[in-house]
Amino acid sequence: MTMRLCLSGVGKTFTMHLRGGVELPVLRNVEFAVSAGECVVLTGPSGAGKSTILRMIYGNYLADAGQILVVDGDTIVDIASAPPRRIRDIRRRMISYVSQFLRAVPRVPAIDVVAEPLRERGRPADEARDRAAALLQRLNLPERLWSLPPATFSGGEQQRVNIARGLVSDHPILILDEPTASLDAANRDIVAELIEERRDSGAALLGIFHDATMRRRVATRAVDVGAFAA
Ligand SMILES: Nc1ncnc2c1ncn2[C@@H]1O[C@H](COP(=O)(O)OP(=O)(O)OP(=O)(O)O)[C@@H](O)[C@H]1O
Repeated sequence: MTMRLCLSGVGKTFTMHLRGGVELPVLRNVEFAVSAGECVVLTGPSGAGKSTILRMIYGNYLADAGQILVVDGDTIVDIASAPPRRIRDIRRRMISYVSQFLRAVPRVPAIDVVAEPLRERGRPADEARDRAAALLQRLNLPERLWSLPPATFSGGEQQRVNIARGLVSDHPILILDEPTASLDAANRDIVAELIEERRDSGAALLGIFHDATMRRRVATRAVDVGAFAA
């Protein structure tokens, strides 16, 4: 199995600058790896630091100890110490991140929100839109919504746009932060199917799924974040 992602000795303490610099230790010595074809799920109690781990991998939060290695062919990049330009490059080429909520740019139609990651990777506009349309179709987003900006969509509709955006490109690493929280059972089932397809075609997946059925279906292994409590 090809290793894609490897965390070792990772720690995170939040400093509350607006509370007189109070320190909130959350994680210490986080150790695990994710290989191609795996779907590793993070488990553990609320507040354990599951989302924090995903955000550190994507470079939204800075790890204050350890290494977060992303294996990019023959090159290995440490996200915990890479300069912002390198992190942006790794994101564009290597990592797709589906957050809990869609952060849509105002006035951009849903189909273009979904197609954007492909455009960023240099794919032609037509191809990007075709792939976006195919995914939105599969996720049952009514076609009349495709040309509208998602800002006024329902929670579940926005979440499906968000998932489509995360799955449209074939990035080797896919990070999922509760992607199905506001979906009904039928749509959850479709998302599970899409995730399984990505996993089985060799992507390395790491996610948080509060829904136990979903977890059982997609996970190849679980990592208990409670074991890394600071
Ligand atoms: N930006 C931040 N500033 C300060 N504290 C933060 C910040 N982000 C997270 N925390 C704290 O870190 C801890 C871990 O939060 P995190 O969201 O990673 O937990 P989680 O395991 O994903 O929880 P849940 O299952 O409830 O979503 C919490 O106590 C949270 O308050």
